[in-house]
Amino acid sequence: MIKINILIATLINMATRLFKSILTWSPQSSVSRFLSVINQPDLLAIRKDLQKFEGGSVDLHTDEETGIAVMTLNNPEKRNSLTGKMMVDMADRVSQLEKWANGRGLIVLGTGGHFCSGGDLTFVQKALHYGGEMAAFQHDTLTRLHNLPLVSVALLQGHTLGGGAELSTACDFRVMSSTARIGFVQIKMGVTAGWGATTRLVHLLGRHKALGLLSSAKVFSAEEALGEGLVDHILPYSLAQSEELDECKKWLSSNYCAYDADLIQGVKSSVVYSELNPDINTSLKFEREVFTKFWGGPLQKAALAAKIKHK
Ligand SMILES: CCC(=O)SCCNC(=O)CCNC(=O)[C@H](O)C(C)(C)COP(=O)(O)OP(=O)(O)OC[C@H]1O[C@@H](n2cnc3c(N)ncnc32)[C@H](O)[C@@H]1OP(=O)(O)O
Repeated sequence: MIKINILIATLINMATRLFKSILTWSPQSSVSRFLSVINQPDLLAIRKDLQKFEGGSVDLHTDEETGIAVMTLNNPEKRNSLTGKMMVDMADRVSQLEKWANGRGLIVLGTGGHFCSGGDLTFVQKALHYGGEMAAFQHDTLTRLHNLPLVSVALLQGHTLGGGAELSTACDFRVMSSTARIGFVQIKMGVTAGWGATTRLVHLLGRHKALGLLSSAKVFSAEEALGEGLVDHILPYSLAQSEELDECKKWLSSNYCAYDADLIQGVKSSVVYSELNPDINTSLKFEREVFTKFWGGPLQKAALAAKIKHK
């Protein structure tokens, strides 16, 4: 009987997903109402300029079966530092992820054993007149990344410096190789954080720790970063670097992506909406909207039928 209930629930769930695109509510469309901080014509013009600073790529692989996507920074000769072209690539990959109906999670990592050493200094040298535009573009992309209805993890291997450290704060969680290092070294390079890290660090760790990280330029070991609350998990020392992505996928899947994609997207969108909306009544209204989509639905019925014990 329980098996039949689960089968019926699964079929109804599949049908619901099929019609999801024509339903009026979707987590991303509801949250994106808050994201039009920077106007689109400006972003299009900046994108054209950034595109001219070539080198590297940002690639995306989505796995429909697990619901886990992997976004890879690809500029290993320069420790995956970001060129203008890579910034545009990343914006496009985030747009792809915003439309991914079956997604649960996202892992961001770099190729060649390093996460990201910040802005590509060759690009930075040529774009010294262009800071405001570049920051606006990165703010748009990394805010959209931060607010994706997926649980996101930055897998920090090797060095994560400057803009790379900023990128890591746009993910929900940070998993670190035992030998990796992370530092907000911008101040040492004569600038302040410009890709959103100040704002996100204050939310994440509070003003005291944010100020410490950003004003010291200290480069932290994995243990130190864990102590600061900057990272959430350190991978076992015994793992080869090539095994770390699989281990990170396991960590993400078993901890935060074990349930139905719609539920995970509902949870993440509610959290983002609440963070963005200071008015408690509006935030509670959104929570109710999400909640009532699931209440009495096939997932809840299947869970009730299974007589689950939470021991
Ligand atoms: C937007 C604001 C910001 O992001 S401020 C932060 C800017 N980033 C930096 O200042 C990083 C400077 N680089 C470093 O500290 C080191 O290269 C790090 C990342 C620690 C890696 O050291 P290590 O593993 O010994 O390699 P290496 O120094 O030999 O570097 C290998 C090649 O990569 C290059 N590289 C590295 N980082 C960048 C970067 N951000 N932009 C451009 N190129 C970079 C190095 O120059 C080196 O190139 P080459 O082999 O000498 O041709």
